[in-house]
Amino acid sequence: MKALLIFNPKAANGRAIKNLKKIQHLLLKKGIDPHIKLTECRGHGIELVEKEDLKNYDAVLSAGGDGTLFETLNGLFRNKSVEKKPPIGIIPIGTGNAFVRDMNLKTGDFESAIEIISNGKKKQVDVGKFTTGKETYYYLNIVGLGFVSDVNGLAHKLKIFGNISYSVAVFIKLIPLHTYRVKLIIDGKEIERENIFVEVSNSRYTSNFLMAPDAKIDDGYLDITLLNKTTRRRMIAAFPKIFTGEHIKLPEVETFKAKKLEIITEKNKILTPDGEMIGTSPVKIECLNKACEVFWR
Ligand SMILES: Nc1ncnc2c1ncn2[C@@H]1O[C@H](COP(=O)(O)OP(=O)(O)OP(=O)(O)O)[C@@H](O)[C@H]1O
Repeated sequence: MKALLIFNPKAANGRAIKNLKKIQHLLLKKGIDPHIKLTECRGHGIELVEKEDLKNYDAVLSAGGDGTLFETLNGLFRNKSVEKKPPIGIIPIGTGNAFVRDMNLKTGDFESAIEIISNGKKKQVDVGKFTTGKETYYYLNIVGLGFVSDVNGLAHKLKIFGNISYSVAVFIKLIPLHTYRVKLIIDGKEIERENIFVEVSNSRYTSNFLMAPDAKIDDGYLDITLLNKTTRRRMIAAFPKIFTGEHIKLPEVETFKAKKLEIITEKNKILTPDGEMIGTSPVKIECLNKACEVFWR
């Protein structure tokens, strides 16, 4: 198998590059010939995949975190060289790697990831599509705004702590807890809330939090989780529940399934698709059912 390999050397706070030789060796051993492209800056992964002639490859591999996967996916959707997109193989060597948790893969376990790719089993998965201003992007994991964006922004600066950076960021960001008015149009039905965060999940995890326990990667729906106005004290007490998915039973949490939605906030709020900081509300989001093929366990 000939594969284009998008490799983020700076993933996992710069630790990813140490695995490059081992990954290359293992791929070759499994009969996968990788054409390696190292990303040089933010957004470079999109450009690399977009410009490549994909007729030359049987697969596109993403080595890094969820951000690298997001860039690989967006490059694939922009690429016009083939009619049918090649499957994506994910080598999780980032910090959180939330998306691969849906296939029981953990951050850093590149041996199992390469085994999965070489086994050749694939799954057609849903893709979230969102439009912010004049830009359209695609995502596999999540897009959110409000408290989840504030936490994500801070967690990026704390990545030296690895996977717990998101939990540390939650407690720091609780100090100036903000609420805002939000209007959501969910499959045509309008609701308004005094809100803390909106998360629109395609897969179940946000970092290592089980944000959307009922999300299914191929059901044609996105899972919306709203945390509405509550107190700091209740958020601290409820925090452990987000690791088990029990938070969705709390009275201040609401969940919805949607094929299409629109989020309008009184002030523009930063979006965090797959942990990246791109665009602001208002945003239109839709689920593209089984729009992409991923090597799956
Ligand atoms: N050479 C580079 N220098 C600096 N940043 C880069 C480089 N290559 C890619 N990036 C950016 O690094 C960011 C983080 O990458 P990625 O998400 O893959 O790893 P991570 O943050 O460690 O993992 P996760 O998102 O799963 O927690 C992305 O925004 C990506 O665009």
